[in-house]
Amino acid sequence: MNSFEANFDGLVGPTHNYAGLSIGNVASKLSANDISSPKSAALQGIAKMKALHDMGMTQGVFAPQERPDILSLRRLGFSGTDANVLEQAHKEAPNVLSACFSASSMWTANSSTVSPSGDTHDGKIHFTPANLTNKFHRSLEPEITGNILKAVFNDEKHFNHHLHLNENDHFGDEGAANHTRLCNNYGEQGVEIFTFGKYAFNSAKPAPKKFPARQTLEASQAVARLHGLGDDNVVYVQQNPDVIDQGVFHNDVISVGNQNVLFYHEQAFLNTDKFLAEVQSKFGSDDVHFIKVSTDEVSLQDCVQTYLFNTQIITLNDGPNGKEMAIIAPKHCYHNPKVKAYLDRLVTLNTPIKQVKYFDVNESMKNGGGPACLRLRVAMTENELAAVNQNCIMSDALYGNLEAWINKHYRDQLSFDDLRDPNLLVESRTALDELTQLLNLGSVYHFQQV
Ligand SMILES: N=C(N)NCCC[C@H](NC(=O)CCC(=O)O)C(=O)O
Repeated sequence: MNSFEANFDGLVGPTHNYAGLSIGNVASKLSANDISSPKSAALQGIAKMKALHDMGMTQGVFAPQERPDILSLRRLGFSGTDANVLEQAHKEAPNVLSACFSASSMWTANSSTVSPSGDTHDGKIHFTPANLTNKFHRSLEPEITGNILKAVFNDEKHFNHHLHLNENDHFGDEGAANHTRLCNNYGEQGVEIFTFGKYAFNSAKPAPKKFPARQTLEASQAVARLHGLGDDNVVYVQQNPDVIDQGVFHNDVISVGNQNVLFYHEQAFLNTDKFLAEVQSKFGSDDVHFIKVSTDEVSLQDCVQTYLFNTQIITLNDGPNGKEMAIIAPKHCYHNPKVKAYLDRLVTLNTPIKQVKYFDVNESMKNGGGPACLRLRVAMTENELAAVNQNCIMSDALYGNLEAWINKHYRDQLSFDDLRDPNLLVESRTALDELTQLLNLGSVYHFQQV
């Protein structure tokens, strides 16, 4: 049966803003308090989705979270009408207010970890929402993420949904941003690579000193257990703590894999040789390409600024003449001479990567999210795809509907002071209510359940 990879991109929500909430994420801090454009951000996002659809890829749409998160603000002691809650929080706890408005769920690579049916004990696709405990604004996401996942992958015959891990730093889990999978064909058993930043229960082990390690080994192990993965198709590797301290807050900022290709920076991992040997042995064939970028070719700083590794590697063809892949890169890579020169050379080398396509996702990049952060990968078979909520699959018609929906509901600009405006809350709820009808999601948000 045919199998392929679908990408579910996070639709940018109507309250996208720059609040400087993510310590350890250089771009988020640099953009703090800049004026954002929710409309441009959402249009840039759907333009990328449409382009991948036009390239013949299966492209999905993942709805945003309900923001502002009024329930969290009330839980933290703000009271009265919704307008009172916003006004009080604006005056007394501006950081908490921004956090409860964050559109961070656009980065669906962090929404969950997905194991395809070829790897799991029961032959179903498994989903575990990420608890995102390391950042308050992101820790608000897992419950609604779970609701949306169940509304999109709504068939128990094919899909197995787990509760997010316990909400504690020991089990800090950032989802697919620290998880990649190598395989020959998407439908066959592959090797799942879990990258972690620290050991939760052993402080004698290496760990970053300046910035937080968001993903623990213990969290990764728990996800692998829940998904019923066998030891022979899992590899755990620690990310080099020094690169976390230089702004590489997720592994997908320093490495990316697809099928038989692992593209990584030489400083990405600890004990790289041992790691690659284990991947090679579990992959079970010599037809695997480890594409290493050295510091001389591209510095770590250039990687962090351009997101060279926060690119998507997609398979365009997989026929008798071998695999042909393309890199989906942010335009920042095009504008950096060293990175552009590297990519120009890469497509001439003896690897499956033959094309690079550049996209403008600047509104997302300014918060530290590149093309790969914006998408959740779900490898699946034709039968599994048929069981997915079809309203969430990109088509020319859905693109047109989403474009009209964004133009109708989204603001051109947003700054911190706009967050206290109760009209923004009403606009956001009106938009999301309409979206749930467009995507046939049912009542996934709290405001729809009262
Ligand atoms: N690499 C991956 N997969 N995802 C990128 C996530 C970016 C996100 N930025 C933010 O949440 C910034 C929000 C703000 O500052 O307003 C984060 O740090 O969690």
